[in-house]
Amino acid sequence: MTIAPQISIDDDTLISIRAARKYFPIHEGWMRRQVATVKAVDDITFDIKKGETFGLVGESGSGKSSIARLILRAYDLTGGQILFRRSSGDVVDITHLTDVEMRSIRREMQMIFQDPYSSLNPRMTLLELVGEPLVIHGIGTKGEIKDRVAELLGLVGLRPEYVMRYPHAFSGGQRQRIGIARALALNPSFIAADEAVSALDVSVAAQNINLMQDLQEKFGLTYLFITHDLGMVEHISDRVGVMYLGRLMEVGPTDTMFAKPLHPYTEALLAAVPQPDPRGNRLRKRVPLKGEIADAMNVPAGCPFHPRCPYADDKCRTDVPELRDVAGGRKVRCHYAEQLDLTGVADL
Ligand SMILES: Nc1ncnc2c1ncn2[C@@H]1O[C@H](COP(=O)(O)OP(=O)(O)OP(=O)(O)O)[C@@H](O)[C@H]1O
Repeated sequence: MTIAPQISIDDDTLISIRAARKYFPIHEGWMRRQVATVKAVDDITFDIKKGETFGLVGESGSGKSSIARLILRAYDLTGGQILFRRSSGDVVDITHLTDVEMRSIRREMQMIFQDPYSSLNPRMTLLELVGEPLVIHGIGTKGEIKDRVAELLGLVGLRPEYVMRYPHAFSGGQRQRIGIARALALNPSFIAADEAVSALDVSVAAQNINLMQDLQEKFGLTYLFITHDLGMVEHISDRVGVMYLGRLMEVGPTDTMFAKPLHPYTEALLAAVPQPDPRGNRLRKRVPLKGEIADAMNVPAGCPFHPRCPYADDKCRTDVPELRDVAGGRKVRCHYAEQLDLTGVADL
């Protein structure tokens, strides 16, 4: 295993993703000839800080889930590097670790999945579901696992006496909590939540978000929240990354980004966030983002967003903008970020 003291990451950083790429070859025909490449993640660089909630947003297919899978090494990287600070404090380059080498690191990184209905095996009891990570890692006797599962259920607000029940006996919100309990079993430092609450009613989703925030405080957890829901991101994230066609278009603190986006794509996404009207809880008319997201196999030349951008000029059609530093701990991938006076309420 590569312990990499020579690789420096900031003291407050838990995960550093550096120029990460994930390309999928697309094959066709009986000879399975490669006919195209999907650049699901293309030259992505950002850090996730210890104890923060990092929100990753962008339209469907922009590469959000692929990033989470790269961090958890469910996918191998096509290029780039991912560094992880272990609970011991050691910084590990996980980019090329084998499955065996990743095993002990995976205890510290967990994932909560989108659909609480399909992500739990219906034939397993809560004891088996929540205790499975402990069994897989050979931690504890039968009795100790049972006690730990009861404790975990208590942590997520489920009654410990439910241990012998099956998932079908629980509501969607409760099933999500079972998934959270399972994710907590090995005392991780990092949890990636991929659209974790999108399948739930608004009030149930809010309860589970609050629970996750309480657990974050209690255990010093770091979250990567992947979602389409910018309202939720604004509520829970310390920082946000905006993805488009495999590229990171903007990264920065949530409050400043929402108050003043730097990238036209961020502005367009924000304009589509429903706002309460002055009389109470009705929603403001949504301003749709014009045009379709481009085909991931045929990413436009220049800035990938240029065909949909109202501010694009010739330079945007030919030159790929770099992700560059901007004041206030922000980064943006737009040639004209400083000149554009964006507000987040534009009608594109
Ligand atoms: N295993 C795979 N093989 C081929 N292409 C893939 C694979 N996984 C993802 N892709 C493609 O990579 C791109 C990014 O997909 P990804 O699921 O990461 O996006 P996403 O932003 O998470 O989307 P969603 O919000 O719909 O979950 C898409 O074009 C997708 O079709």
